[in-house]
Amino acid sequence: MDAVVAAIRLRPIERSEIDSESVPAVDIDPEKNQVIVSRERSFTLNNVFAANATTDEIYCSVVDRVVDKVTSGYTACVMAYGQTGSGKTYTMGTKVKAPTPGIVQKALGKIFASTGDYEIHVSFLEVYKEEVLDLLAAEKKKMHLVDFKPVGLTLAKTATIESALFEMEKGLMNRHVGATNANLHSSRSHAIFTIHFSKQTEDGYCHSKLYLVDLAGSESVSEMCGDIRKEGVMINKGLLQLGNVMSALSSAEHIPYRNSALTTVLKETLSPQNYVVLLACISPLERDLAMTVNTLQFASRVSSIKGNPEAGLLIKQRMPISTPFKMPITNPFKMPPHFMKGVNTTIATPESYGKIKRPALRPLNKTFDSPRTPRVQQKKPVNWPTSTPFLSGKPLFDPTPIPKKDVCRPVKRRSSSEWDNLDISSSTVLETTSQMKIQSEVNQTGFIQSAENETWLRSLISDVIRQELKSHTFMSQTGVPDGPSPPKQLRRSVRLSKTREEIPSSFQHGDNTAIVSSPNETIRKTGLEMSKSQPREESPSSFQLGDNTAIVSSPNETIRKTGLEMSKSQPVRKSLRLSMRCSHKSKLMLEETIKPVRRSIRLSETSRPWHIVESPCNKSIIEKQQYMNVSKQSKKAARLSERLSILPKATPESAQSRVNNFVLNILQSGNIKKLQSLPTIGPKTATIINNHRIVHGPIGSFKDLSNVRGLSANFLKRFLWANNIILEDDLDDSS
Ligand SMILES: Nc1ncnc2c1ncn2[C@@H]1O[C@H](COP(=O)(O)OP(=O)(O)OP(=O)(O)O)[C@@H](O)[C@H]1O
Repeated sequence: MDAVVAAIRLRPIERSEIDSESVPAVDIDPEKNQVIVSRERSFTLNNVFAANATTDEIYCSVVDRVVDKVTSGYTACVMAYGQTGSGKTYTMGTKVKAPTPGIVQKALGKIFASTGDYEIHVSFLEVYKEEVLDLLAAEKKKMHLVDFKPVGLTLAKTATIESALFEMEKGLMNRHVGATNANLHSSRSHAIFTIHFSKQTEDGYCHSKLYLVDLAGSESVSEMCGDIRKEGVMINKGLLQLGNVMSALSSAEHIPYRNSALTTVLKETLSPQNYVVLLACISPLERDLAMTVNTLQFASRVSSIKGNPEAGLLIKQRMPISTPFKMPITNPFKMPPHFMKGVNTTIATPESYGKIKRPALRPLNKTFDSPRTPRVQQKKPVNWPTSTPFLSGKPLFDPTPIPKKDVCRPVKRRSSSEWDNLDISSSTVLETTSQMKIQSEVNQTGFIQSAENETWLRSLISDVIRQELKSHTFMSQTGVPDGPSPPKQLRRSVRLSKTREEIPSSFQHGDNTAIVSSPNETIRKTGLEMSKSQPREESPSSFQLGDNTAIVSSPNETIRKTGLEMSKSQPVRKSLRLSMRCSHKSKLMLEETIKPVRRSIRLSETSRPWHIVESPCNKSIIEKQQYMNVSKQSKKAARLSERLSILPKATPESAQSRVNNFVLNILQSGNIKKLQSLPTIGPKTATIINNHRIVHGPIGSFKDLSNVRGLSANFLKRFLWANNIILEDDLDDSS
């Protein structure tokens, strides 16, 4: 006996369908076990049942032997699969007050007729919108899945077929049912009715299960809307994952049970160690052809799965199933014992878990918290050097870690007046290496070192640094000296750009001093002139001290003034610092107001040579952006025209062939909705074309439309005319 069996059941055409325009398109050849679709394509399976076959026949042929196996200790699953309205519920009998007995009724009849010494419990759950709901619980609630099993599932103990059927009917009342286009009483959830067998053996309890599954119908959601559509999407998702699990079972890959609630719940039964019967229900109508072919393909895939249930234990040793059933039934109202007799018991619920006394937890690792074990040896303190060759008496780094709060403390903003009073001359800013550097630079200028000069120099530097700091904290953020405090929530990028502002570049001392200019301008002052066609880094730095001192110029230029000549290549900041040192009066005035410029723009400008006077560098930001946009657009336009020039010039022939290809493409690969976008194609024609493509393959040319069954004789002519199609032959003739 095969462990995995797939059977096809064709639904008969209903009376209401005979009158409608629907055409039957599926035939069964019982002798060859073949399903013939649209008289063209055939599927051969082991078990094929025609429209006149009864449920009893199907039960006896494929289900009965599986029920026998379950009563002997195996787990099995019988599930009905197919599109909506194809007869799944009818076949399974999972309908309230089913007119004819289905597989469930027949299986229960067989089980209770046999004289097995096992206890029987039934459970009933549904998977609705990817949620697992207990249909037998007094209150319908979502169940959690732990280890692929729903926690707190109600198990109803049943001793007779009547009580079992009563439980099923009770659950069916709670099942989600709705009306769809195809079925007025469509099942909107996957229903899983499970019969649990438990038997006491010498070694303990063992149990097996029979899963009877009425799947929700696969459906096309494109024509649905609202809640029905959402349900349809979830139903299709579950079915898709079921298909993936079945494919994985046949190809021995990793089985993706966890991808949907349906496959998670069925994990226990959908394995090669168990018996599986798939009852694939199909509709006879032509309009359902696409779904019918899908179902037949799925059934063929399932029938190819090779199971091996003999390898499993005949009677599986599990945790005794009776344990939860023997739990004391609470009787809070002190009911007489005979009232409590028929009360169903359930498996321990999460609430009852909480009452179980757990053993006190002990630490697993003794060495961790035990007072007897020594603590982890502390690291030896680092012996920091007390002196260095450079700074005697002071360690190079302070070994004591800096407290965090000091690091995080926000820097206090100083007011303008505070900056004026700040004594930077005694600050440590000028200490150490930078001081040495400055000293060497000063030496190069021929500056005479004396105590007086040094005091003067310090005061001068402190003034300049103060100005610089002040300008950086106030001017760079507000753009106005001593203006209101800067807005707090500046964008970081803007703030960054401003802190790296162009250094105030022109200083005036009295009438005859011009110091360091910005890269964008030409300075003319007291006979000192600099032309600036150089990159920003090579900022010229010119200084005039009194009548006879001009110091530091950029490498590319030479400044001659009163016989003093120097050539240096320095960055802007450095040149500024030098200028500060060389001016001999204390107060420096800022001539140039710093404009806040976006960093990105400034960066882009750095690569431009300064001599481009008309470049956007000298314009306002808006002008710059306009300039850049225009240049971008013109570049884009140039590129586009270049590309277009390569293209061949449009001719009526090429335009016509483009239209032809466009329409043909939709005919070949467009879905039903897309097909309907073409003139003369309505829902019915679209379905006919779609079904034709499923059965006969893609449409090669427009002329193939005349071979599509179900389309009128002059359809091709109308279609071509309405879609402005001129066939190539006709084009040739006309030319
Ligand atoms: N073999 C059959 N013989 C007679 N009537 C049938 C048969 N199969 C289905 N029907 C009828 O077809 C209709 C739809 O069947 P059913 O409700 O079982 O479809 P379904 O596949 O379960 O649909 P859904 O997935 O929407 O629940 C019902 O009215 C049912 O009585």
